[in-house]
Amino acid sequence: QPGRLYSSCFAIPGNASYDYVVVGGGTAGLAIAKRLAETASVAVIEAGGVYEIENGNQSVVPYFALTMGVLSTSTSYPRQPLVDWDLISQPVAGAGDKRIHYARGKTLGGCSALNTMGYLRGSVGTHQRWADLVGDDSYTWENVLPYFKKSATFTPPNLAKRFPANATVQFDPTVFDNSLNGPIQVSYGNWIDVTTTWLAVALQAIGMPLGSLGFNSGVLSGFGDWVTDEIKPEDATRSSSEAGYLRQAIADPNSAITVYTHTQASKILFDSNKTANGVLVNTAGFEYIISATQEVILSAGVFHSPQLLMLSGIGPAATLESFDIPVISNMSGVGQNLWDQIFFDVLSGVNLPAFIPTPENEASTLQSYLQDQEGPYSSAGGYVSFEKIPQDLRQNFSQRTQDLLATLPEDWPEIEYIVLAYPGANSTIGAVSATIEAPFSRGNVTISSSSITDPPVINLNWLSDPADEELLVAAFRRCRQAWDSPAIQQVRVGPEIAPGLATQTDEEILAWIRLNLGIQWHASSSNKMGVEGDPLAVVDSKARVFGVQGLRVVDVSSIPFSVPGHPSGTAYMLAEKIADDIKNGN
Ligand SMILES: Cc1cc2nc3c(=O)[nH]c(=O)nc-3n(C[C@H](O)[C@H](O)[C@H](O)COP(=O)(O)OP(=O)(O)OC[C@H]3O[C@@H](n4cnc5c(N)ncnc54)[C@H](O)[C@@H]3O)c2cc1C
Repeated sequence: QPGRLYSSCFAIPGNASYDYVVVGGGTAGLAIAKRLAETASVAVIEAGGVYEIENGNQSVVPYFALTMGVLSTSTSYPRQPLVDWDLISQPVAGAGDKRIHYARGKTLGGCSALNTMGYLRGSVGTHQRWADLVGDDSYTWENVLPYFKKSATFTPPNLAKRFPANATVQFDPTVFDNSLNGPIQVSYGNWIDVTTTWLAVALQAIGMPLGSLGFNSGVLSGFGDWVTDEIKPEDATRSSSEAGYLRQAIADPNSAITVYTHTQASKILFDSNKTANGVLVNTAGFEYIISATQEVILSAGVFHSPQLLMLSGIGPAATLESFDIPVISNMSGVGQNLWDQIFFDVLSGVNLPAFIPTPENEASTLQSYLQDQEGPYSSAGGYVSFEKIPQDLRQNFSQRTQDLLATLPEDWPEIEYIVLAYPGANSTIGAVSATIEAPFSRGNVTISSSSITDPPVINLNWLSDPADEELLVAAFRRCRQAWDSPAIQQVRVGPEIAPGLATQTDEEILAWIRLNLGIQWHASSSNKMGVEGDPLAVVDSKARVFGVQGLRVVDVSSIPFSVPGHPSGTAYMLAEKIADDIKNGN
């Protein structure tokens, strides 16, 4: 069957009408658009362009996912306005009043074009919690697994290319089904940093053995493994929603997808019955309307989806009225319930080589990447483990913290440990980092005006709940235990680099953590999915916005909590699932 010209799927600006209008051509947006366009006409409104053109090799080559300058959280980060939204948070009181540059993809593919490519799924218990919270059994592990399978194609590791000892990979191929031709390629990097193999052994030595299933089978806690990555194995380049879903749609002559690039939605439009029937958009100063005869699907991400709801009259009435925005639906939960998984690194020197691109090695590194799809450029890192904090450390937790942790499902890990290496001035620097997987602090997203040209106001509120302080201090002590493990003393050199051994008491550790907090860029849940009557709930279990018709929110903002692990796999699952709901008339 003949294909189509790539260009025939891109729109010329101007008023037009489609069955469905998807706002945001990001991770979830392109996935749901591709599926809906199999049977209906679909417009995708995306504020950015094509990252392969507008971000050079940075978003394409896996290695750069770890080194891209624009991913700095400092307010003096190197800007890349063609692919990043330039969002700066409000000062974070729990982190020394720092403002955080929170990278968000402004490009086809959205954050799937900037992220670190790790592909992991939540646990059986977290999906049961999701089903319970939204009163819908279609979210149990067993019922979402077909949608995870539909979104991804799995390629086992290429052991001939990964080499080092201690890099054994365990995985469970039965949780993928390649006959479905899932658009996201899930595979492994073809290079392993030798320091991470040693740090993996250290994590195993302190009680997180190598698991046998990987992180895609509904189990996460109590073990470690090499992570699966969103990498295309044939050329070792990034598999984003653009490279996967959009390109599949474009190659399908029957797909009725039309993409508006460099086009920003400024408002969702409603008829007199509060039914969404279009979107006001702007391309380079030219304003027009894209109408929807069926539904509008908001997929603008964790910060911009709540912003667009509020600018369109859906949100806390007091906020809307303060900016003279007519209230269509007074919903106190819009922009609330922001979860964020914060982390820190404990650093020490190691007597092992680290890769750093230099004029001397550039030619050979590039050659092995381009010719054989291997070497440092083919990899975006590697090894992680998850656990509940062990008894000897958790017995010091306050009763309140213990009670809060007891509300989590048995298999919901509390901490994720990630190991990495950096070239240092005197030796390679190894990092053992810890991320809270069940943060209890909640942030929020709001607006500062009635205009889309003003960015959303982001209050991260990290460490506003004391339980997070206790968890981070305990996780810090676990990172030190890993570094002190006899298993790695032969490669460790010099005293701890950061924070250094002067930092010992809980108070000293916490003070240091506050000033050195980082992000996994996993912010989530600012438009919580839930049941009607929950003051925080914004959408129901079919992602339909309460109080209006014809409008859904399908992105990480509508997931009811931060799924333990990493969210992009779940974003694809949700998009597949809601597309199916829509096609089935729900
Ligand atoms: C640096 C980084 C590293 C990460 N690492 C990982 C990882 O290793 N593994 C993992 O699973 N997750 C990771 N994440 C998180 C994960 O990528 C995101 O949670 C997920 O991709 C978000 O998907 P989304 O569909 O909710 O939003 P997005 O992918 O952000 O999509 C939203 C889209 O909407 C567009 N948009 C917004 N407003 C408008 C508007 N008004 N008009 C038109 N378009 C608009 C945006 O430009 C964007 O394309 C990382 C994220 C980042 C930034």
